[in-house]
Amino acid sequence: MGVGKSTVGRRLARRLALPFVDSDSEIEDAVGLPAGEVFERYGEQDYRDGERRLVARLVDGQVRVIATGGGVFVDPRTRALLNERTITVWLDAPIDVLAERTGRRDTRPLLKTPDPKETLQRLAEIERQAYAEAHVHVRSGDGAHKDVVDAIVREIDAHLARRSAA
Ligand SMILES: Nc1ncnc2c1ncn2[C@@H]1O[C@H](COP(=O)(O)OP(=O)(O)O)[C@@H](O)[C@H]1O
Ligand SMILES: O=C(O)C1=C[C@@H](OP(=O)(O)O)[C@@H](O)[C@H](O)C1
Ligand SMILES: [Mg+2]
Repeated sequence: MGVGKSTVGRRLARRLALPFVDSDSEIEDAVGLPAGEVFERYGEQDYRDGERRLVARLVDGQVRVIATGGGVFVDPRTRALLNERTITVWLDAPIDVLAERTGRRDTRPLLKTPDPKETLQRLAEIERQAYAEAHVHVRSGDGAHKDVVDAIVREIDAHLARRSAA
């Protein structure tokens, strides 16, 4: 959360002249409520089930950039599907950066805790192993959105070169 999937993803799509989809926005449009409210009202398990069905629809062969919500790739079945059908990018940033960025808005239900930074740290430790299964790993920090887009494009190119050499 706060690493830049939604905002960097949108810019990446623009750079690659591809359509862009954000999983949280899709859920908002489908349910007619802000994603955070859907999460709180229906609970995490139902939210994950919805995300899994959504991702299954999105990997239909049309080339696009998909920004997932932070928990999507942690679900084993969704992760397997994404790794089979897409190029997956793990965007990673130091906890301090995530805490500062997510602290600007209170839209993320999982961070409505007494110590959101500690929560981010704990989630990162639990989820890291799943994220590490992504095809490429891009570290983002204090740099601008554009720098992150550049790094993603470079890493995807390198991934495709490795894949075609294999
Ligand atoms: N590289 C970056 N540089 C500066 N601000 C960023 C960067 N990436 C994201 N942000 C800001 O951090 C906040 C959270 O970004 P967002 O794209 O919503 O993250 P995510 O979808 O991963 O939760 C937004 O205000 C966004 O503009
Ligand atoms: O990590 C998570 O489980 C979540 C991340 C959020 O998306 P962002 O990562 O885009 O903030 C959103 O899907 C929901 O609040 C749950
Ligand atoms: Mg997002």
